[in-house]
Amino acid sequence: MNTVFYKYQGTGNDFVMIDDREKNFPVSKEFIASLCHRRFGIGADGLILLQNETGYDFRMVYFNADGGEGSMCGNGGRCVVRFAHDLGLFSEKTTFIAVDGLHEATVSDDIIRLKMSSVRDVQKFDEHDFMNTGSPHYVTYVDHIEEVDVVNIGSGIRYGSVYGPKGGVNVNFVEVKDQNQLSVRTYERGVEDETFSCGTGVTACALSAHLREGWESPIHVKTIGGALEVAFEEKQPGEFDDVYLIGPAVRVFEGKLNLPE
Ligand SMILES: N[C@@H](CCC[C@H](N)C(=O)O)C(=O)O
Repeated sequence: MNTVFYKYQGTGNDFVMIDDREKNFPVSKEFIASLCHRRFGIGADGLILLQNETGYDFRMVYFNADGGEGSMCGNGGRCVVRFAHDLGLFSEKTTFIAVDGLHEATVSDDIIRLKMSSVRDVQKFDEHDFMNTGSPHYVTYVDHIEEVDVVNIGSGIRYGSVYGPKGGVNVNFVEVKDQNQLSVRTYERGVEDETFSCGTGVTACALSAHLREGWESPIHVKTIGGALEVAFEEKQPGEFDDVYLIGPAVRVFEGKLNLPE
């Protein structure tokens, strides 16, 4: 059987997108990993199923490039909102369900404004911060971001004795560029490589910079794949609500896929 697939990217974080409202996509770790493979497949950092969900516009089901179901993906969330908009499921404002719960989003021209989960329990250490923004993130600061060996250092932390046994972590390297301006590079768990951008990672870095630098919302973040903005409110110290990830998400192409029998 054939099905149509779409490819979307949000600041260079790219996803195979499937309209699975009829729930007939054959979910298997091996099949999804083969579709995401950059030599033998379509090539992507992850795969997203858009499914029906009673009471909401849709459900987002996210898989990392290794084929395993992931925790929340911020850029994938922005891309699936663009996809739902392209399908005509809403016009300006949407609500949908993802693995971490309810999300709201708006579309204005090329910009998607995605409401992220509230953030609690930020752990501050001398050399890094740790927090869960829908996915777990390690945030560390560097002086010259372009010189960082993101893959080797990132995988060492992801599989290391502290975070490895707890399921691993995404690892973000941050350089402070100016007031309210960061540059970020991320090693992503489940892709097991550096990606061009990580939305939940960028969100974690902005909240970390607020706590360390005292900056107010919004914070601007440059990634390899483009620029994002993070807006938030801190009503109680260390408690972040109304957290928004803001930036572009676009359809790149579409094609036909042979589904396994
Ligand atoms: N690229 C994503 C993050 C995806 C989640 C992550 N790889 C994990 O499962 O830990 C983003 O934009 O947030």
